[in-house]
Amino acid sequence: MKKISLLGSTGSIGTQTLEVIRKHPDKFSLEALSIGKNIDLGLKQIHEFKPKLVSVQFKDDYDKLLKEIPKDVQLLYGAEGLEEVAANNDANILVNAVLGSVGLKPTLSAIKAGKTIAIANKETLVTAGHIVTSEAKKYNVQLLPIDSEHSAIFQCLQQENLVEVEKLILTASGGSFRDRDRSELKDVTVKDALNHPNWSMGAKITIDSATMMNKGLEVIEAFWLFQIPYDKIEVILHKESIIHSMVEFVDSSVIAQLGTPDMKVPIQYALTYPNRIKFQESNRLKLWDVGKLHFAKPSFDRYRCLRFAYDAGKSGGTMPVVLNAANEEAVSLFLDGKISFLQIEEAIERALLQHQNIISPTLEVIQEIDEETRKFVRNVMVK
Ligand SMILES: NC(=O)C1=CN([C@@H]2O[C@H](COP(=O)(O)OP(=O)(O)OC[C@H]3O[C@@H](n4cnc5c(N)ncnc54)[C@H](OP(=O)(O)O)[C@@H]3O)[C@@H](O)[C@H]2O)C=CC1
Ligand SMILES: CC(=O)[C@@H](O)[C@H](O)COP(=O)(O)O
Ligand SMILES: [Mn+2]
Repeated sequence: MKKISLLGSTGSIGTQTLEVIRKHPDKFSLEALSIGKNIDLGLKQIHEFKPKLVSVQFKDDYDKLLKEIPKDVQLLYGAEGLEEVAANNDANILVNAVLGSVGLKPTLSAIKAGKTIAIANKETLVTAGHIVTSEAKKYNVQLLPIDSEHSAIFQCLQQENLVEVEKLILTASGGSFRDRDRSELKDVTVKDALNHPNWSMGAKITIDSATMMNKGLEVIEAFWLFQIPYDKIEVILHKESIIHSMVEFVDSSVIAQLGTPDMKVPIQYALTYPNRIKFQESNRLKLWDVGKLHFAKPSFDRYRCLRFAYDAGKSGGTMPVVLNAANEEAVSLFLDGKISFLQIEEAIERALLQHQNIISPTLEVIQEIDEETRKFVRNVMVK
């Protein structure tokens, strides 16, 4: 029996993780979960899965929920609550499906507590990949990718030797505006941007797909997870999202992982690794129905965020912290209708240009720069 704690149970990855757990009550139990603001859904989850420990984002919701949950459920809130759910309970695996760099400290606490980390929360690795990977090594803890591309690469690399890898090839759908050129992006709406062609995901990552920042963050995520230089990490446009990613080896062979776009597959793989169990859904890949697969080289001029991410990743230090924090803040402003779509990349570029890089930042420095960058973006972008 795998005992799971889940950060971000009310989100897209969180609810799909619960679907996987629900289908296999003999294999998984849910020890602890964290909710953000969606208390109504969180309450239903508490009644269904009966976790021993729950955390909510805000004190007000804590006060409300305290009256409605069974007495034997321990309830916490805020940053401390997230860390307790991540680390301080009987779970042996943490699924980190919370959104944004708020996931960093709980991940580090879970590593110190010796939990296996199934990680969807890419912002954590982008922001502090050097700390997360070195702590995981120190505490002999495994980091299992949930992000579909990284799960694909991880699967392609089973039984393989990293020194024989020529390059990692991350596939990118191109996002909601892939058929438009830059001149057609000026007045796009939030509703248009949230219309991803292949995946149903949370709002922030859907916007990241449209700017291609998602792929940029994934390049940095791949750098840390697979410890491979940036010039060996390539991005290819593949509009069907059927090939989830590929690995080219030194002998020129390419191994790919394919499937219908369904995040429950990589979630289940991370939860059952190193084994596989039957996937209880009917939507299996039928390549004759798909017919054709398409590929193209992405342009760094069309997708400027992809260039920013490669540059920030290669510079290292606090540049990826700034990249991520500026992006989180700018996407949030866009979703709130305060800036336009193209101003997302403007905000990120301005934040990166004004920053003096700090090499090998500590956790404290990372948190300081993260906060400073968010303030900078709010100040310069919202008059
Ligand atoms: N969705 C997908 O298919 C994929 C997602 N990912 C990554 O997984 C992570 C989660 O994405 P996704 O599920 O789409 O996001 P969602 O926005 O759907 O869910 C985010 C979850 O985090 C909670 N949350 C948000 N902010 C806070 C906070 N400050 N404190 C505590 N809890 C918080 C939300 O709570 P509430 O809703 O209750 O407010 C929710 O449970 C991201 O890092 C994303 O990049 C990676 C690959 C695919
Ligand atoms: C499902 C998943 O892993 C997302 O990160 C997905 O890859 C987004 O699609 P694109 O970034 O390729 O548009
Ligand atoms: Mn992905």
